[in-house]
Amino acid sequence: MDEKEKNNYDIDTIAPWKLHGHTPAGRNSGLAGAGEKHGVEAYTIRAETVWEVVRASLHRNTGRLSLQRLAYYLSGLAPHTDVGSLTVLFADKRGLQARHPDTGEWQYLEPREGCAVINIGDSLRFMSQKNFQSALHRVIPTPGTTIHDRFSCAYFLRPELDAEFDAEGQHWKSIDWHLRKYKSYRSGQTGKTE
Ligand SMILES: O=C(O)CCC(=O)C(=O)O
Ligand SMILES: [Fe+2]
Repeated sequence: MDEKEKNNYDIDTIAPWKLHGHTPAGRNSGLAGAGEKHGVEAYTIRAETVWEVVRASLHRNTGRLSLQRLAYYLSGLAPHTDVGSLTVLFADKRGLQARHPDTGEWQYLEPREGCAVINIGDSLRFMSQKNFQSALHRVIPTPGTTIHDRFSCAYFLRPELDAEFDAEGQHWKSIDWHLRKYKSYRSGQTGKTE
């Protein structure tokens, strides 16, 4: 982009509050040198917009559909693998356990402030020819405690409804796989597929 075009996106003029736009070099004070006013040249964009662009650029099989769910726990959550492609999970308290694939042992995942747990779901597992594995996990109170005040915020990415993959020797449309899996959640099965 040449300077004239960049000026069309000037952060001081295109929108209020300087939430997005181009800041030309030299507008803010910076280190000067060789007779020039070197500031920082920047383009500012709202973080939400970046997330939308990232999501839109993902392959339709990975994550064009997204859902956000805020959960409050009355008791626990039965062992399961997530059904979509990727889950980004924030939780404030202990309770989430994953089963170690080799030893079969359940282990607590310690919540860490400012960090999310990233879970691979079945859809991504199948689409990666099982190079990525979806971990079996559950939510269970630590002994001697309840989890009535545990909140979690999960952001689920999943393929488009009509994206296709193979699982269990069959060809599936993503939505059919999801519906089948929801049935297994209701009936208390893990829905874990070998
Ligand atoms: O709340 C949690 O820590 C886990 C939730 C979960 O596994 C899920 O919603 O699929
Ligand atoms: Fe889950």
